[in-house]
Amino acid sequence: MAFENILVSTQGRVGLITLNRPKALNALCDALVAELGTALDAFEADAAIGAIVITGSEKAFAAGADIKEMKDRGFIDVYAKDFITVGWERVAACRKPVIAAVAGFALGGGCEMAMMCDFIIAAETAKFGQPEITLGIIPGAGGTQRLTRAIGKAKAMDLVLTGRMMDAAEAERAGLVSRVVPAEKLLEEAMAAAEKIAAMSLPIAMMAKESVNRAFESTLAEGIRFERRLFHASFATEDQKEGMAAFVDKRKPAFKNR
Ligand SMILES: CC(C)=CC(=O)SCCNC(=O)CCNC(=O)[C@H](O)C(C)(C)COP(=O)(O)OP(=O)(O)OC[C@H]1O[C@@H](n2cnc3c(N)ncnc32)[C@H](O)[C@@H]1OP(=O)(O)O
Repeated sequence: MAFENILVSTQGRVGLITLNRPKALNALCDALVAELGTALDAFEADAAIGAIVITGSEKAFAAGADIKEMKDRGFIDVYAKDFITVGWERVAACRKPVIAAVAGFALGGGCEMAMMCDFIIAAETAKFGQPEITLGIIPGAGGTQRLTRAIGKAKAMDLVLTGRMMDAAEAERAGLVSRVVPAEKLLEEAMAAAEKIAAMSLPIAMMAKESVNRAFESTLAEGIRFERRLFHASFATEDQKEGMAAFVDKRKPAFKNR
């Protein structure tokens, strides 16, 4: 499949999507977001893919939604077409595990897109922020919600109200990113993490992802009940038998994704 704004490849059981609008610091124009959705659809449909990595360039994961494209839009344009919901939420709706590998700027929609992934691995060069307030808008792709859940009210308010950027070390301390690695190791680390996940049972990884995500949408009691149902369901899979048999036999499991 040929795309204009992204590069798509596979390495073993990992699907890799590289945002590729270098002149615009990977600003997320409508075409890019649509291509990203198409690529994710293809990876979700491909039984050989067990995990996905989304990355950008050395300079930018993504500098946000495309300001030049949206600057003349009015209320009716964005409301009637449900700007942001349509297309963007595809990343959050992905059922397979998705890792964001972030170097350079991850601002506005770029930060929001990274947060739609399951976790973020950041290069030391990464800079995160929600500068929408400086443009006369508020975050619209989940920034006020996902960022607040990730790093708490105080720091989320600081970033959203001042529009300032936070570097990788601060983002790790705040809990936004799972780990920080040297820039030259970013893709290697993200691909290695994705390969590790892809070697697990896919349905079980999907259940684990669904269950962790439920923590953001339910009370503790509801979340625990949800987890318990999926935990019980995992015993209905062949992979549970294989995983436990492999442990007892002191060998590596050969999961069949069933
Ligand atoms: C999701 C929703 C609803 C909203 C949003 O995401 S709003 C956008 C939030 N993001 C921002 O406000 C960041 C905007 N960009 C910047 O502040 C700067 O570009 C920078 C700090 C990230 C980098 O500054 P630097 O001086 O290194 O580079 P520039 O010369 O400013 O940029 C290079 C090139 O890229 C174009 N660019 C950058 N960001 C965007 C963007 N978000 N949309 C469209 N185009 C963008 C920039 O205009 C320049 O291109 P030209 O030289 O051709 O103008």
